[in-house]
Amino acid sequence: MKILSAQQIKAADAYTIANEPISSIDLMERAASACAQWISAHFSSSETVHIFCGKGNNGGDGLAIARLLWEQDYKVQVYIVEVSLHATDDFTANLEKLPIQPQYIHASHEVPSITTGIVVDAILGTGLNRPVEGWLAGVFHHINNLQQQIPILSIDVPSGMMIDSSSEKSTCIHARYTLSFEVYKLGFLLPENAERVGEIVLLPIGLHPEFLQRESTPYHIVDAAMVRALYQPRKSFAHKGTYGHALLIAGSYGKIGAAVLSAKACLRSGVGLLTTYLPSCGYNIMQTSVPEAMCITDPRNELSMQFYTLVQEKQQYNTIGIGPGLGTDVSTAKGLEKLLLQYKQAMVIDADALNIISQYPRLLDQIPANSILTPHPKEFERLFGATSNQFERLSLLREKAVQYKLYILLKGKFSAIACPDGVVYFNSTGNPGMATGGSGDVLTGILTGLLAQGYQSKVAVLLGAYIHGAAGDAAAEQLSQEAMVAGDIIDFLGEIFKKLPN
Ligand SMILES: NC(=O)C1=CN([C@@H]2O[C@H](COP(=O)(O)OP(=O)(O)OC[C@H]3O[C@@H](n4cnc5c(N)ncnc54)[C@H](OP(=O)(O)O)[C@@H]3O)[C@@H](O)[C@H]2O)[C@@H](O)CC1
Ligand SMILES: Nc1ncnc2c1ncn2[C@@H]1O[C@H](COP(=O)(O)OP(=O)(O)O)[C@@H](O)[C@H]1O
Ligand SMILES: [K+]
Repeated sequence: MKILSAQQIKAADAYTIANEPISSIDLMERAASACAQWISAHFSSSETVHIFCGKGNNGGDGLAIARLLWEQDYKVQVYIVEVSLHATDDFTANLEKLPIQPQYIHASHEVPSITTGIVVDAILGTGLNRPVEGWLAGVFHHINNLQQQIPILSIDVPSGMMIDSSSEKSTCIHARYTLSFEVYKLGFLLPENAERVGEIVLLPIGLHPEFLQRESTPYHIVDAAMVRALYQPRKSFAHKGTYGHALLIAGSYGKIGAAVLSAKACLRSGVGLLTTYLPSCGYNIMQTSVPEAMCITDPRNELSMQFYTLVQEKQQYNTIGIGPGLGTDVSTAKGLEKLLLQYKQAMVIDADALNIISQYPRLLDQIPANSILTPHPKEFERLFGATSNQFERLSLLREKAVQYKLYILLKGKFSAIACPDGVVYFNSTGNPGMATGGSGDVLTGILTGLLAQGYQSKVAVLLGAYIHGAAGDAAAEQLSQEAMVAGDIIDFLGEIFKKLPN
C-alpha cells in the first residue's frame, strides 16, 4: 500500500473529482458518511457529539458528519473555530445544510467545558500550512485537557499535526482515534506522533484507483497481499540442500539464549541446514536445546578471531547471520573485520555486530552489498549519528541504505525498511508484546533462514519482518501481550506460514 504526501493526497482528490467523475461536495459527503458510520457503530446515540470544525475542507467534513449524526438522532453540538477569515466552498455549502445553530470560537476561553459525550476534531486536516500557535494552540490545550474523561476522534489527521514533517513546533490535538481517509500518512508511522494519532482507523472513500496505481512514492506499507505475492511454496522434490546452509555466529558467556532463539527461528523459517558458531560455553546448551542445529565452538568464552578462518575454509554457507548476544570483545571485533573482508555474499548483521561496526566505522565499507542490517533506534544512532527528529532520522536511514547498498531495517512499531534504491517499506504487523528481550534475536534468525534458502535480500527482509510481527500478533492473541515471550514468536511462525500460500 502506498503512502502519499499531503500534496499527493490533494492531487488524488482532484483526479477523483475529474475522472470518476464526482463533485467535490459529493466526495466530501462520502468521506463524512464513512466517519458517521464508524461513529455510529462505536458510540451509542445517547452520547452527545461535540464537533469542532475549522473553515477548510476538514471543517466541511465535520459539518457533514454533524448533519449525518443529527439525522440518526444523536445530540450534536457544533463549534466553528475561526482559524481563518476565508472558508472553502464545500465548508460553506455544508454550513448552509447544517440543521442546527453552531457556536463560534475566537479565543481559547470560549471552549466550553465538556464533561460527557465524545469530541470530534475537524479543525485542521492535510491543509495545515504552518505550525499551530497562539490562541488556537490554547484552544487545542483546552480540548486535550478533556481527553481523560471523553474520547477525542480526529477526522483525517489530528489537527495541528504535519503529515510530512516533524510537528515538534506545532501544538496538536491528541486523539484517541484518528479516522483517516484511504491511505496511511507518513507522520502516523513515526513514534514521535504516537500520542497524537492514537489508534488509526483507515476509512476507504473511493479515491480513484488509477491515480493510486500510477502515482510513485518512496514510502510503502508492507501488507498481507504484498507478502503473499513474495512467498515461494516449497518444491515437492526438494531435499535439504535445496534450502541452503546458514551459518549463525552468535552468543557469549551469559547470552547463549540469544543464539538459541536465533537458531530456532532460523530453522522454523525453512532453512535446509544450520550451523551455529558459538563460544565454548554454548556447546551443551545449543546441542541440547536445538538438536537440529550443527555446532562449532570457539575455544574461548567470547568469540575470537577464529571464525573468519572457518568461513574461509568452508565456503558452503549460503549466508551468515551475525550478532545476537555476540559481545563486543576486541578479539570478536577483529574476527568480524576479517569475516567482512572474506565473505562477499549478502548477510544479516544485528545487535553487537552492529555495535562493533559503530566502534570501527571503516567496517561499513566492507559489508557485502545487499546485506540486511537490523538496528534498533539506539543501535542506529550509534552507527550513523543522532538526528534532531524522526523525519530527519528517516532521511538518514534512506541515505545510508543507498550509500552502502544495504537493506537497513530500523526496528520498532512500523519498522522502517530502507532499500538500496532509497525506497522505504513500513512493516504493518507486530505489537507491544514484542517489546521483550530476544524478539530481535528471533528476527535475525528468520531473516538468516530466508536468505539462506534463496530469497533475494529485499524479499527476505519484507517477508521476514512481516511474518515476525504476524507471529508476534498470533502469540499475543493466544497468550496476551504481557505473558508472551520472544520464544513464543517462534512457536507461532508455523501458523503464519500456513496462511501465506495464495
Ligand atoms: N483527501 C481527500 O481526498 C479528501 C479530503 N477531505 C478533507 O479535506 C481536508 C483538507 O482540506 P483543506 O485542504 O481545505 O485544508 P484544511 O486541513 O481543512 O485546512 C485549511 C484551513 O486551515 C487553515 N490553516 C492551516 N494551517 C493553519 C494553522 N497552523 N493555524 C491556523 N489555521 C491554519 C487555512 O487557513 P489560511 O492558510 O487560509 O489562513 C485554511 O483555512 C482533509 O484533511 C480532509 O479532511 C474530504 O473532504 C474529501 C476527500
Ligand atoms: N510496540 C511494538 N510494536 C511492534 N513491534 C515491536 C514493538 N516493540 C518491539 N517490536 C519488535 O520486536 C523486535 C525487538 O527487537 P530488539 O529491540 O532488537 O530486541 P532484542 O534486542 O531484545 O532481541 C523488533 O523487531 C521490533 O520491531
Ligand atoms: K482534524
